[in-house]
Amino acid sequence: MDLFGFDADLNILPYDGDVYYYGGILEYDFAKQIRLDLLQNIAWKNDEVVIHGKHIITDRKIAWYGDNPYSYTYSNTTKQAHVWTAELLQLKQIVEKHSNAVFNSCLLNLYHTGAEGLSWHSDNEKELGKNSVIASLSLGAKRKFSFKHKQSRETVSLELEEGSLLLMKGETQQHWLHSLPKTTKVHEPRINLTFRQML
Ligand SMILES: O=C(O)CCC(=O)C(=O)O
Ligand SMILES: [Fe+2]
Repeated sequence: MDLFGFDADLNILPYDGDVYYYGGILEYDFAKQIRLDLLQNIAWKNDEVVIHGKHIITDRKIAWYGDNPYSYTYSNTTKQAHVWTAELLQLKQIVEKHSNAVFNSCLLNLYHTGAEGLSWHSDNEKELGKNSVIASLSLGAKRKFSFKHKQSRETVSLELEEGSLLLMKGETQQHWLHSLPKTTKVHEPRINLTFRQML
């Protein structure tokens, strides 16, 4: 299924999870200014993962921020969070207002072009509470984002536009994978911020 219009009250997933797309929540000029600011001032680093014993450095860049210097483990590597910048705190406030939830950390991803993406995964690490809310804010290039059910393999896809907010709640991470497919059509960078609730 592909979704074109959006309705923030409508659950995008047909069963076993709750995902809501709010469309753009940031003013055009503000989104542009904050995107340039984040490109400059975030401590971007290529991600390092260990898969089947192999050490891999990704082209995509990431950074972790939070209330405290939390450590977080995935793909067999442990990362340390930086403490919030003023811009991130401002975005956190806006996102919290729209999502009616409180977040204590954020993972930022920087995809330089459509040649970079994120393969199928769910954010079900033990540091995240069971059924905790994840709020995903997108800046820059519009990209396709997909969900795939772990048993039925049914997929649901939508386009995430600049300044848009996507909420993943309930049992979503238990039953669905998500991915950001690579594409040859996009040549501009995209920044994604996933605000999270760490235990
Ligand atoms: O870039 C995105 O939209 C998704 C990021 C994501 O799924 C993650 O960081 O876990
Ligand atoms: Fe994710």
